[in-house]
Amino acid sequence: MSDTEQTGSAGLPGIVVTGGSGRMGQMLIRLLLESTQARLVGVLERSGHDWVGRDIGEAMGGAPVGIVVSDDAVETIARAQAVIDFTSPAATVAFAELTAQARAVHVIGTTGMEAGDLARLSAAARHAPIIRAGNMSLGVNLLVGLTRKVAAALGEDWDIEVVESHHRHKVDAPSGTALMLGEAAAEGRGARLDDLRTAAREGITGARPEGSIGFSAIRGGDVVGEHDVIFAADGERLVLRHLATDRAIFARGAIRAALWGQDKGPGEYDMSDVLGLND
Ligand SMILES: NC(=O)C1=CN([C@@H]2O[C@H](COP(=O)(O)OP(=O)(O)OC[C@H]3O[C@@H](n4cnc5c(N)ncnc54)[C@H](O)[C@@H]3O)[C@@H](O)[C@H]2O)C=CC1
Ligand SMILES: O=C(O)C1=N[C@H](C(=O)O)C[C@H](O)C1
Repeated sequence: MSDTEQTGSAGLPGIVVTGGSGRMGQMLIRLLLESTQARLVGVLERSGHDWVGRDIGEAMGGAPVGIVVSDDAVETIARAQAVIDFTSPAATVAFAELTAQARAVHVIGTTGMEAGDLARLSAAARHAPIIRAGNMSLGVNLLVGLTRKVAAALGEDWDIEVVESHHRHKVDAPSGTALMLGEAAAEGRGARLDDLRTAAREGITGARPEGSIGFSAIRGGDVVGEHDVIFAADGERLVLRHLATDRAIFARGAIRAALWGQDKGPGEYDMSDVLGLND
């Protein structure tokens, strides 16, 4: 492979987008085709998808752009300096292993990961950087810090509930963002979310366990993503809220992460690292 192919003809970091026909995949492709900082060098879709073999520009309803959608992950990822991945947990784990072999940066937005998936990502991150966040927006990552601070400032007589709303197609609950916010609230209280988390309520649930953190999920229509962290005490309530109205906020964050990761060593990072919120 030539140097030009490795870095993209404009000398910009070459990015592969996985799940190219998806809601996030298409948003990323649009932004990358306009970007002056990064260059789209490949698009992956699952085998059998009818976009495989088609030019991505035409598949998205526009003019050809000279990039054909592929289901050959090994060959496509070999061209990348970074892979941006918003797909499914099973696909992301497989891409993590291939991206690490290619020593490229893997930016992961996929949510709904289980402990076994996370262990495989950690193994891949021993060879190349992985940047993963349940939400890539600036606003949510600031809200995470605020949630941690408010939870630390308020005593256990303040009940904490996380309420999220998403479009009808979302397959996982609670959302990745809701879990980030719940983890921040638990950290603020000096605890682990696994020890405080209350699963969905139904029937005779009994009174709310003191100090617990509850989650509720609404699914409907085309809601991009809305999150409330509710702190409720006797006589008053404090609500921290983030409303997403455009998926571009997630895609811009993911591209920023891919660029940030270019000079980073192997390891696991998140958006607070990318945005400098830990400094
Ligand atoms: N971290 C963040 O900021 C955000 C995370 N997400 C998460 O990203 C994920 C995707 O969300 P959407 O784009 O709304 O879903 P979607 O269902 O529209 O897109 C997923 C795409 O992945 C493709 N795919 C599945 N398996 C594949 C494989 N093996 N190889 C290649 N492509 C494959 C599907 O065919 C589909 O096109 C979800 O887990 C969602 O929660 C979504 C928005 C923001
Ligand atoms: O599936 C989505 O759409 C979104 N998923 C992420 C999550 O699970 O929190 C981020 C955003 O809320 C949109």
